[in-house]
Amino acid sequence: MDKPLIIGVAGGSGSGKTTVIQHIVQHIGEENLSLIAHDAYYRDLKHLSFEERARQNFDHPASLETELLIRHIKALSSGYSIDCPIYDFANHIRKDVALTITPKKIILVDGILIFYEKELRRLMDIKLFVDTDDDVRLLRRLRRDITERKRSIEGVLDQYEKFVRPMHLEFVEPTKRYADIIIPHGGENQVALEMVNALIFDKIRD
Ligand SMILES: Nc1ncnc2c1ncn2[C@@H]1O[C@H](COP(=O)(O)OP(=O)(O)O)[C@@H](O)[C@H]1O
Ligand SMILES: O=c1ccn([C@@H]2O[C@H](COP(=O)(O)O)[C@@H](O)[C@H]2O)c(=O)[nH]1
Repeated sequence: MDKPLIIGVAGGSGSGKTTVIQHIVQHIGEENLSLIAHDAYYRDLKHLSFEERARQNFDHPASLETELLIRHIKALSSGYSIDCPIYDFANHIRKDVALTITPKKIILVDGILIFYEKELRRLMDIKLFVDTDDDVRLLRRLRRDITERKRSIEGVLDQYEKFVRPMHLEFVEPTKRYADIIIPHGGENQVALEMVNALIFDKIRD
């Protein structure tokens, strides 16, 4: 098999990365894609109590095991399957089981901090940054974290003020300059999504 095309989708929390990826999956086909989320590589905090885990800064680059993600992308690129960790956002721990991901024509990686480390960035052939206003991202995150990640309104707002916003300004937003394409308004930007899908389709056509 030829070396896969590696695409990175970055952007702040709640910007619409997952939504953009769903569009790419629909258009390009799941059978052509190895999907990996940097989120799955949060360091395992089982040694801490739940209360201590909930107080951690999950928006700092050090909270993620990026070195393992890099090894996994290199393995997939070389034609090997990987055992991707599965992360439990409600309890802030890594599950005991893993998800086997097989090599495909395209590796699609997403996460708030995937452009932060040079070694990871340099593996990517196409870098997309989903750019959505901060107030919209906060509203989306509030809804999502309460329904899907079992958080309280106060918990989401405290975490946003203490960690999410300052880390976004320090570590996430500055990586926008590494993007090849910046997608304003995320998942609702049909024009940008059609352009991205056409570009990917063109690159994998043989
Ligand atoms: N264009 C949109 N309009 C309304 N809600 C959206 C839109 N894009 C995303 N969302 C919602 O916002 C939340 C965060 O979007 P998501 O794609 O998961 O962002 P990210 O992966 O960047 O954190 C999800 O609940 C999603 O359904
Ligand atoms: O245990 C955890 C781990 C991460 N988070 C938050 O998740 C977001 C990143 O996920 P998105 O899907 O891009 O929103 C990050 O901002 C962390 O704060 C968490 O709350 N708990």
